[in-house]
Amino acid sequence: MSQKDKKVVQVNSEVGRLRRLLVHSPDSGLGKVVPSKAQDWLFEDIVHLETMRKKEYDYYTKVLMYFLDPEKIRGRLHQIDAPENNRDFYKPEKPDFYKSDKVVELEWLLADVLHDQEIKLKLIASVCAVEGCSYATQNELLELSPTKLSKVIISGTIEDDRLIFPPIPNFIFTRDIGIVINEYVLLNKPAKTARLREALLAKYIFFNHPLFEIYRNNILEIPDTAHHFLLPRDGDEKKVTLEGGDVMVVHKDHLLVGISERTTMEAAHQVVNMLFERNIVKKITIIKIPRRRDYMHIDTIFTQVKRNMWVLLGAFSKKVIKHEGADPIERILEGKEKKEDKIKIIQFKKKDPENPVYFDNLEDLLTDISENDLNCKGKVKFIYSGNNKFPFDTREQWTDSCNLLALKEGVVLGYDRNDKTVEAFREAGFNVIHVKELLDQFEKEETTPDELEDTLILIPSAELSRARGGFHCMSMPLFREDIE
Ligand SMILES: NC(=[NH2+])NCCC[C@H](N)C(=O)O
Repeated sequence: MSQKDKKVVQVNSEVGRLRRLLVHSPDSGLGKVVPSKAQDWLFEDIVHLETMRKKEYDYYTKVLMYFLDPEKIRGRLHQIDAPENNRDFYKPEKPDFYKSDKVVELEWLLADVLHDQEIKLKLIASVCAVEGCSYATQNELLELSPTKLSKVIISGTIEDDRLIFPPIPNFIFTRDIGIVINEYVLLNKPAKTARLREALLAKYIFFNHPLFEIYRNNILEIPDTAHHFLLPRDGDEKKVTLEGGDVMVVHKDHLLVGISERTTMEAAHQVVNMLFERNIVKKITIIKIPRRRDYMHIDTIFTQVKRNMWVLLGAFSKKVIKHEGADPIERILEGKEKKEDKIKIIQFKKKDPENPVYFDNLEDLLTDISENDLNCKGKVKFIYSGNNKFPFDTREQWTDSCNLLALKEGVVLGYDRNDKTVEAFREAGFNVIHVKELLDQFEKEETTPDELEDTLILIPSAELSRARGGFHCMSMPLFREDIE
């Protein structure tokens, strides 16, 4: 790694040019999800792995590589994707794997960490404890090479397709394992059992991989306090769980934390205390959204596109909240707005925590961020899921129309299936391009990532969207350039 790349971790916005991120491409465990377990494992359906990889996720990898580590891919696409190469470029265990320290694959990092015998022993013991493995299985794992072991621990499958513990199919959603806040990494505490092993692996990687060596003192964990494990099982509200989809750094001094199906009030409280105490940010806004599967994290209802532009679900907009009530379906069924369907927004400042500020809808908060944190002068623009038309608004939110990943200001990745949302982007003057066509243009040197402006890049999504997350969820940014 060159001198200029020394700084590995720094994120102080949602839209600064992305230079480094953590990802995990769909492993064989996703192909082992059975219908009876799909819901427990947080998938809406079973997926076709080959299609998901070849026709969908591989495009994501290629576009990320073109933006973040182009030397490894430019002019080589034809060769990389030639059938005789068996997709080896995308497989962490193969010598031809893309091995990028910009588009960083978790399975690859885990294998690195497992070269240390002590860590290997500790991690095998922990995984076996979490998954309740037999002593014989534990011994079998000890025999594996680091690369094999990394693969087995992630997929849950040992050779001959033998399942030894459940897969962790949601590991592709790297957003939810931790979040970079300025030069700190906040590790998560998953709400769902199906995601516990992910958090364990993330902990071992951040505390042991040489890439993060100079940041060890900057890793933040939610403290272990006695009272949460003393609570009765159904004391859900007080449980301490936090997932990265609920945390957004919108400015170096300002953090958003969602309280949702996955992140509890108690965890948000601890984050506020910890970050204020250590002077990591000056302002934290808590956004409480309904506890529902379809809104599992705040990044499922809004994400940022540019300094002065956001995409969001209209159910939480000014107009709806003032005049109509939240969800149209519930309005029809019950004839009235349900109290818990409301969004609540409260903002704390470190210097004056006793006097929080309240916002009664999302647009007011997002406008405030654009104008006051990010100094935007012009009008703040909103793109609504499904172009704000029922039933497309809720349909497209369900397939992640609001969950976009900004590669740089104004250049975002989204699913190809959200037609009305795409239409809204076009109406707002955006260029909309399919990833295949864009990669062709890159290869022919007709355009470059630097030249792109105001563009929505569409990636195929028939299989990926069944996993219930978009590209914001499928990314854990490690480094973004400053936008100011
Ligand atoms: N940041 C996000 N919105 N992540 C989406 C995670 C989706 C995953 N299937 C789950 O239910 O946990």
